[in-house]
Amino acid sequence: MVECTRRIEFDAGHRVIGHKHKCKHLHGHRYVLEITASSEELDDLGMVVDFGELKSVMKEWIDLNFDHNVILHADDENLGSFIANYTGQNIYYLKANPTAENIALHLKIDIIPKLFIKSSFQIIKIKLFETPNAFVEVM
Ligand SMILES: Nc1nc2c(c(=O)[nH]1)N=C([C@H](O)[C@H](O)COP(=O)(O)OP(=O)(O)OP(=O)(O)O)CN2
Repeated sequence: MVECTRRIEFDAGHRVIGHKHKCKHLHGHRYVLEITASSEELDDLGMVVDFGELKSVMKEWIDLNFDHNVILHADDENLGSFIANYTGQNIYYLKANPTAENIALHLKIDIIPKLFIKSSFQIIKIKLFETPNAFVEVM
């Protein structure tokens, strides 16, 4: 088996409802997403998947939904509506708190399978850095 990983960066705001310290406040991160594909065999060019394809497919979705946006818990709709009314942006809501864990799980379970449905490779892992020092992995 061979693995192939592409790194994609984006900026987003969030807050963690119920957090006892500073993360309850609305704040932003330069998130770093690493998406890893694997396959038993390489294609005719000698690739698991072209790094460019991983980037373009994933980045198109990220740019439309997460980049320069705010990711909130669906329970945080009052805040989301206030921001949306003021800025006109389309707030991205999760069913759970927008922790790094929940954002990564949402991408791996709900989004990525649809984006790469016809592919010859599998997305086996994603790693999401919320800060340069803190990250989660979903296999
Ligand atoms: N398991 C998790 N813990 C925390 C999350 C999370 O998503 N999953 N999120 C936060 C906050 O959003 C916070 O912004 C990041 O945490 P922290 O490492 O405390 O951030 P710092 O700015 O202090 O990082 P430095 O590298 O020290 O500047 C909290 N916990």
